[in-house]
Amino acid sequence: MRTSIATVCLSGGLVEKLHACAAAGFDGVEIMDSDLVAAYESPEEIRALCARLGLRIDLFQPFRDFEGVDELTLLENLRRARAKFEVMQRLGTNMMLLCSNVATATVAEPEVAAEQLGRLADLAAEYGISIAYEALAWGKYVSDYRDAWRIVELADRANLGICLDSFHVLSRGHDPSGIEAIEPDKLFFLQLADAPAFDMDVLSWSRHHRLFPGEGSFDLTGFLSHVLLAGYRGPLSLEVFNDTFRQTDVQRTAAHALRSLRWLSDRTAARNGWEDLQIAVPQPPRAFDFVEIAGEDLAPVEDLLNKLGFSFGGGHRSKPVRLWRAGDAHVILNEQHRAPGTRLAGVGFVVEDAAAAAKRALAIGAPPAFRRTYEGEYPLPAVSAPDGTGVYWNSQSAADSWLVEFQGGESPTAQGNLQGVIDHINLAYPWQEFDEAVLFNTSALALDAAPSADLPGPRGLVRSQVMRTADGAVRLAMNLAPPTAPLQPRHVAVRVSDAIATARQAKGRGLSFLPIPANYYDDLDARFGLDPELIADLRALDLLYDRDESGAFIHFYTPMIGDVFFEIVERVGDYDGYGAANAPVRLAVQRSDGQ
Ligand SMILES: O=C(O)c1ccc(O)c(O)c1
Ligand SMILES: [Mg+2]
Repeated sequence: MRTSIATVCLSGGLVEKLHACAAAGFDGVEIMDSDLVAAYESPEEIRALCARLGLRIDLFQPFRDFEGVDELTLLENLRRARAKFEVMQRLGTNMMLLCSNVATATVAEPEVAAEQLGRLADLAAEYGISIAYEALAWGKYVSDYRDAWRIVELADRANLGICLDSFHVLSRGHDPSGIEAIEPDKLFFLQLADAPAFDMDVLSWSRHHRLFPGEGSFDLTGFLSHVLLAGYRGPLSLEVFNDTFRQTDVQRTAAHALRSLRWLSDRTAARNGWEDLQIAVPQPPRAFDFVEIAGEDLAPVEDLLNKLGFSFGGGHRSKPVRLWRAGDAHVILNEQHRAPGTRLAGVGFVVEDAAAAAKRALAIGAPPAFRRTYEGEYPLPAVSAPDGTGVYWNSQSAADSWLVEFQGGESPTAQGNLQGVIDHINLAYPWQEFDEAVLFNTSALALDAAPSADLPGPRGLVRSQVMRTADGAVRLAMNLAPPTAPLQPRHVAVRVSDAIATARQAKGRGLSFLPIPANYYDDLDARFGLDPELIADLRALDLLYDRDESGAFIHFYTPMIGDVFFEIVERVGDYDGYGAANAPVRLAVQRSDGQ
């Protein structure tokens, strides 16, 4: 399927945008008049640039508010149209987008709109131009694609057809199955956008909050299925008005945008069993394989893990890499990275088919990860997430694969050694990278988005979005940090069977946890009326607690080392959350701790 993108999605000037679209690998572009008007280059120069870059100008949007008007206004609109058709000839494009009138229409009758659009189409025909008519969700008289189709049918001109835009159909809750009733040769153009499930006026929602497919909550694979089943074979074009993407790096956003289309066409093909359009079967992770922490000097991390009760799993036989483990929770400490600071550098997942997972991620446009591998090392296919984190896949368990490369470790099951698994990893993102990361986690990691929440922190609201497997074995808790937050910390949560005992032992070994205010425990007691012994333990050990109808959650946080810290969690019963009610306390305490 051919891919296209509206220049309004991107930041910068028109020439910059075109270069970025070509570099990302798009086949074509939609150009908005305002982008051309603000450019010094002539239409001929833009045409030549697009030709040189291998980009087709699939669509041009020169003006709006045409139909449903009085005769005098119509004559003026036709004059405007003629001038723009001349520009389109110079640009070398023959498809014009016309949105339904949102402002100047005074006549509601579809027959009048049809007659006027017919006159526009006849004028366009003199220039060899076709018109794609699009119902905007807030159009004055035409706001439903089915009404737009009725008008196009009434006008009955060969060069007048429909532009469908997923936002306008799905934001209004209109049934997309009616698309299949439109004649295929009248489906002139397709614009795609996702959006979060907001309850707000459609105009603001559309102009500021659209997202790339896979990042919001619209059923876009369902929508695209109807369009393709209707017989549409034109380009899939992204039209995403979003305040963030208009400010972010144009090259990076264009690459991000193309990934969303690749994901969408793959998932739509899978939904319909169109095998030749599918990339590879998604590989939802079965478990975390390991986390990798990188830094120049990781002795403080080793000290912390030791005090938590982790056991030393050995040194790598050929590189400055050491393993610490709490049962199946594997933490790899890598000192071969030169960059200063201590950070979470990689995450490994156990999947059914590691090669298929990597193939999908690469096809979707994730860059391959470059890492030093040595002879005899177990090969783990890998890519880089957009933020540079290494992602590794393993079809085997650690014990059956890379674990043997570590030598000189102690027995992980020896008396006193902590047993656990990685419960979740918490990742903070700067505001401009959040949606891109959601798309990566959906498309490359085959994780599903749980509903997002806003958590109050001392520097502002923290948007929190958990992405997980259905069974909860792998969970990534993503936070969009407020712009003024100094750090983008990440933490690894290890689940144990007895967090109170773990805390007591760790304190006994001299580990200090985040000190929790006494007020917190007074409030906890007021809310839950806890057993006096339990509240005394929680208080004495600086533990956090939550409870809901399915169970309870006991957890605590270690101090931060570089950009990394650990959390120990215990899930009681079927508790499935993350102690969200405690996050404001944690964020406030970390701040007053200078972290
Ligand atoms: O918000 C708008 O004006 C606008 C313009 C063109 C479109 O294709 C669209 O979907 C919205
Ligand atoms: Mg549109």
